[in-house]
Amino acid sequence: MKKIAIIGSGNIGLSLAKGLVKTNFAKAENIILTRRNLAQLASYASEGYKTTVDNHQAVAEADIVILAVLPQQLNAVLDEIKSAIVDEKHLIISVISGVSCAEIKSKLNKNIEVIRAMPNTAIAIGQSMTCIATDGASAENLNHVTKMFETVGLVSKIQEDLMTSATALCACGVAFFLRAIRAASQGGVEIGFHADEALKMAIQTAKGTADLLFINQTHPETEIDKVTSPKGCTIAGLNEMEHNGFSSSLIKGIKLSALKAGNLYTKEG
Ligand SMILES: NC(=O)C1=CN([C@@H]2O[C@H](COP(=O)(O)OP(=O)(O)OC[C@H]3O[C@@H](n4cnc5c(N)ncnc54)[C@H](OP(=O)(O)O)[C@@H]3O)[C@@H](O)[C@H]2O)C=CC1
Ligand SMILES: O=C(O)[C@@H]1CCC=N1
Repeated sequence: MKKIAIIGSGNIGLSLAKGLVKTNFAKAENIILTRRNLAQLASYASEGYKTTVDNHQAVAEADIVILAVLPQQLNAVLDEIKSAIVDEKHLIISVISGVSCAEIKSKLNKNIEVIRAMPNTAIAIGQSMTCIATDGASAENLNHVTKMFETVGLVSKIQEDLMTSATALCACGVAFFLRAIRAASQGGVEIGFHADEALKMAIQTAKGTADLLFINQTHPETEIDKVTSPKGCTIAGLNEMEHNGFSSSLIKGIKLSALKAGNLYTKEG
């Protein structure tokens, strides 16, 4: 079984590790987690993961290296691991927003294969929407990475220049939908439910709605037409939301996130 080093085990790195173990793609003992504040990984060490602050050693021991630090932390990490990377042995997967495969290869000064993946935090429960792109990795490596992310959700292969858009729509998207659920539950409290009931109702309504589209393979407007009775209360509420910029605000937010995602990394670090 291939050994995986996750360099930068924070929110997404740990979500990925959990997902891979939960779905039996990897065993905890074959995953090396790194971060500078090792104490934060104590519970993972007790579950069988290897944990270390030594990125160089982690890379030397691994076959697959997953880069999961913040864009502004990347250059220091690449300097640290550069000499441990062996062209023919290692496959690099980067989940870092806004950094191209070419930039990583150039900073490492190696002829190494780099595949970018943009998962979201639902990867921890095997429900990620992950976009994958590369600028010339072998079909074998691309298939391997696709299979790896397919064990923890859906995968779309996209052109690399769309990776920042994928970041906004799929990775940031989790926060956007969560805020929508939270807002719905707040509305529910105003109209008479206790907060916990309102949240439970909003969550199940959102889940059922997503499944309607997924299972029926229908367009959202087709399902909306089924809810909006003539002269009814749904269309009244929906139109009020639109008058206040509901769709427009989502679209504008996604555009701004995509713009920001493309500007998170500077070559200087
Ligand atoms: N969060 C998300 O939903 C998603 C994030 N991403 C991308 O993933 C990356 C990480 O994001 P996120 O998980 O949110 O951020 P976090 O800050 O939660 O994780 C980054 C981790 O990197 C560690 N780290 C920093 N410097 C080093 C170093 N030199 N060596 C080892 N570890 C280091 C930090 O821990 P310590 O300070 O202890 O070293 C921290 O735990 C970003 O580039 C982001 O764009 C992509 C998709 C989704
Ligand atoms: O907010 C961020 O920058 C990261 C990238 C996508 C999700 N979280």
